[in-house]
Amino acid sequence: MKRPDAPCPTAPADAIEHERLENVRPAAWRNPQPANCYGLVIVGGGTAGLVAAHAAAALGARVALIERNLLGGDCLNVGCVPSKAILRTARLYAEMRDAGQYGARTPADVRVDFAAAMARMRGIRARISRADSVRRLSAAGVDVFFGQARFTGMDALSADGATLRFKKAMIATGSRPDTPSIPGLVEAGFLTNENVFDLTGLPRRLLVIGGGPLGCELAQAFCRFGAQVTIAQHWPLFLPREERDAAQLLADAFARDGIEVRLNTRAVAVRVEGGQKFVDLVSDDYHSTVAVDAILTGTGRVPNVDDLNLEGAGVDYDKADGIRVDDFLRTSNRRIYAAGDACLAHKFTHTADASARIVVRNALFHGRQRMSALTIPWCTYTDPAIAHVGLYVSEANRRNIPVKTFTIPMHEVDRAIADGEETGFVKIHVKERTDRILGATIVARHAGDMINEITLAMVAGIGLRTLARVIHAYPTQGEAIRKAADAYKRTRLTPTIRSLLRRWLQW
Ligand SMILES: Cc1cc2nc3c(=O)[nH]c(=O)nc-3n(C[C@H](O)[C@H](O)[C@H](O)COP(=O)(O)OP(=O)(O)OC[C@H]3O[C@@H](n4cnc5c(N)ncnc54)[C@H](O)[C@@H]3O)c2cc1C
Ligand SMILES: NC(=O)c1ccc[n+]([C@@H]2O[C@H](COP(=O)([O-])OP(=O)(O)OC[C@H]3O[C@@H](n4cnc5c(N)ncnc54)[C@H](O)[C@@H]3O)[C@@H](O)[C@H]2O)c1
Repeated sequence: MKRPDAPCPTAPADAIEHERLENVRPAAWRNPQPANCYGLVIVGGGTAGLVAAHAAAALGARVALIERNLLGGDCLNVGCVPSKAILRTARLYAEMRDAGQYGARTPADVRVDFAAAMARMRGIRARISRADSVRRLSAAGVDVFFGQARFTGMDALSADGATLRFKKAMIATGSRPDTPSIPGLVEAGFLTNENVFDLTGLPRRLLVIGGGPLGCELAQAFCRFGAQVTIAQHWPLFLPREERDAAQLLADAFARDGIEVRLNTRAVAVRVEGGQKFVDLVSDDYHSTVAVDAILTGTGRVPNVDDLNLEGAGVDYDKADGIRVDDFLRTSNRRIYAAGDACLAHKFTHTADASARIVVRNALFHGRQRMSALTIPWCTYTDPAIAHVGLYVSEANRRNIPVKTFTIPMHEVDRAIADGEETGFVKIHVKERTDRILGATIVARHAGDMINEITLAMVAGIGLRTLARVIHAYPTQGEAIRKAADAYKRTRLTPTIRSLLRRWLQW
């Protein structure tokens, strides 16, 4: 898909949108005169590009950043920020409808104001855009160029007619939505993360194709806004990477919300008749057709490696996997590094951020920081949310690592009971006969916050024995982690120790 050099259209063009665009692509911006040679030129002004630019400039490097569209990239403009903002409003509607469960009365007339929810989202996005603004970058001493970047050799790039020479460069061009090859889909028109946040009216019936994090989060949000949502996922469970019981809890939650769940299902054809979109679905031998007003695809990402003349710069890449990098994030051209979605399998904002920091150290200071040394958590912000860090049991089994798992259901955690948020569990895997944490999965309303404690423990080499000694404020849902650690401690009570203790206490 050819990308425009001009910023994507956004709707509606109101004062709030104007504020965001003035931050991330000011209308009156003029590209500066390039320096003779930059210490670091960064291609792409998403999370990875911005983090690297600020870090390198703060350390005193001469830095240029080239962005063809909007600073802030996917996360700010069409990803994390707008999705999390609308998820919050959607949750509020779900809670209003379930008010009876909280000892409150459901308001007589819960009418969803979708336009207001989207306006709130745009306000939040505009506010957060200040942190990603061209003003901040310039104030930090970064030369910002808007335009499509293209390598013109092993140590030079062009953008908007200017040539930028570099000692080191970083490719942080991100990724774009994959378009599934379903006959009739393109002709019928469909939504992706690039235009769904421009909606001002709620589609009455929505088909979501793809049950990864994007499809799951947005299917639940649109359902809670009152759309009749069907979600088709071609694996037997949502979030196929996650533990089966976690994914099953999510499927159950979707069914409770009223989402029509179609697992093991592929969309095979789309046609438009009488203004409606008819989508043929196939699940094993079962064929069916759904009639909808809109289709949203969330079927994965394609790295942005086109139109960069990577061949001319001697940078190896793969159209599906992106820029090829080694563990130090170096490409096949020793002057050029890559970070973020353009080169990583884990496509998250926090990995874009962490990889950009590694590039700054390795490229500018001959550092030897390895990407493989990072411990990377992630979270899908459905309700309940599903977070994970480290090894899955299946991975540990494949690697012949013996595992012992400690599981605490959220319905045994006082705060979760008080909050009416009992769905889920904390599951911590340790290496058998040790307290060394190998990984964890948390399914809970606040799983994304809770997983950080496990990640900290893993990075710092803190085992379950120590976590059992950490006082957790009562009542918090995070206590589930201490309970799992207590369960570990109880396994240390061997029959001999037990009988010694009994004798001591009877004395
Ligand atoms: C709907 C959605 C929700 C998400 N939610 C989360 C979440 O909750 N948590 C999370 O961690 N992650 C989330 N993500 C993933 C996250 O948005 C990405 O992993 C992150 O934005 C990647 O950052 P990046 O800097 O690598 O790339 P991007 O943000 O894609 O930035 C790349 C930039 O490079 C520019 N560019 C590309 N080619 C060129 C070129 N030739 N010349 C100049 N500029 C160029 C692009 O215009 C873009 O601005 C979500 C993604 C989506 C789609
Ligand atoms: N909370 C978060 O961190 C968050 C939220 C949203 C998106 N993201 C990121 O954005 C990226 C995109 O997410 P995504 O969910 O689009 O990608 P994904 O690859 O994670 O999931 C896509 C899913 O769609 C399914 N699928 C593919 N083609 C299909 C078809 N024709 N019919 C039915 N199902 C099909 C796949 O089986 C897969 O489960 C990911 O890299 C993700 O990390 C992250």
